[in-house]
Amino acid sequence: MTTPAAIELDAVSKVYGGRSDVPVVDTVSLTIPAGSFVSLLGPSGSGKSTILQMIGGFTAPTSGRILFSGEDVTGLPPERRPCNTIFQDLGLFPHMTVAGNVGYGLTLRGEPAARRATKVEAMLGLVDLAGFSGRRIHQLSGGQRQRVALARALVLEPSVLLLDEPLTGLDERLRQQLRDEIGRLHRRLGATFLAVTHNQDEALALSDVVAVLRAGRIEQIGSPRELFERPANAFVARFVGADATIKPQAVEPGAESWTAIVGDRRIACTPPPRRADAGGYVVALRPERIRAAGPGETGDLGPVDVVAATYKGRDVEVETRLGDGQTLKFLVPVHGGAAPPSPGARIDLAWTPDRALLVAETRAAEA
Ligand SMILES: Nc1ncnc2c1ncn2[C@@H]1O[C@H](COP(=O)(O)OP(=O)(O)OP(=O)(O)O)[C@@H](O)[C@H]1O
Repeated sequence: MTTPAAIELDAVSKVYGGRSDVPVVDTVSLTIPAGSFVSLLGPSGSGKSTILQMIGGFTAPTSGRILFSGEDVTGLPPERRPCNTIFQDLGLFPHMTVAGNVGYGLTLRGEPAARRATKVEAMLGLVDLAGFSGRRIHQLSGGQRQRVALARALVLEPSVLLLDEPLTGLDERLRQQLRDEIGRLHRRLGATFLAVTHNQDEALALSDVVAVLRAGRIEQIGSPRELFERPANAFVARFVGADATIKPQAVEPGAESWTAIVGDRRIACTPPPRRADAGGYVVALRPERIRAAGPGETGDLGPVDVVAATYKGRDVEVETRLGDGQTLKFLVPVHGGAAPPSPGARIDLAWTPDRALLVAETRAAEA
């Protein structure tokens, strides 16, 4: 049996007034299964928030349909959709107490006071804010506010929760903590979560499915693993961290493996998921999987000139120049045992796994 879709976008487009012919969301179709955690990932301005706003009912699509559990909700106002949205600014009432904020929607629904109090307490326990009910919002830290916003949305037991950049503006430690918490809440509640983010770590860690957006169009939809192992093109590869890219002089197709020719080296690559158009192909590698070949070892690529080595906290980023002038950067862990090569050195590069990813540079038809 297939799981019914919680949300479906059917060829949804959005053109904002005044920018007549440039859709910020361009014929997006997307199916979000009930109970899943889906993230919309993309750079600033790619249309992520606009999609969320259209699903929430805060802005109308210019064309296309939005369905909730098979029912067309395109024309319905937000309050008639079975979903709740947590906006970037959280929208908490600063002078109300935590309990007042969390119970607000229940009050509007006319829930009796005693039942409301029980539900609010239970929800505050769930987000680790038991004992905070009497506090005012301005007396809370950023992370605590975020959890109040989560509690306020979740206490209404929506079947769909929409999250717009839920972890933006928090420090790294709190981001991780809250990220884990959102993941736990999702598993515990069984509701459908749809989050918008420009942070790939966040999207990959939390989601069952990630849709990568560029300029209002979906570049690829897949599990984090699929995006990692089979990025559809160079944009997706770079966005999920395979951002050490090399433009080969030529490629030779093969059944199991393709060959990319760079200088006098032949690089074994996975076959590209999509055929390239005029943009050609790039070899995409993860900077942390590249290393300097040892003395006497012939690497996968080389020789290259080391032009800079920059300390980046956990790693040293080594910038190299290929014979044809292309730049390639890789990372050497500070505590990994091997010293990073010095500027001026001429080295070979090697990488794991043996085969590199070969991807089309630009959007192209399916292979
Ligand atoms: N109300 C509006 N009127 C006109 N243009 C808008 C409006 N809202 C957004 N846009 C434009 O639509 C495009 C997509 O914006 P959107 O906020 O959906 O992108 P995003 O991917 O969520 O970006 P960010 O990560 O910066 O929030 C941008 O070019 C933006 O300037």
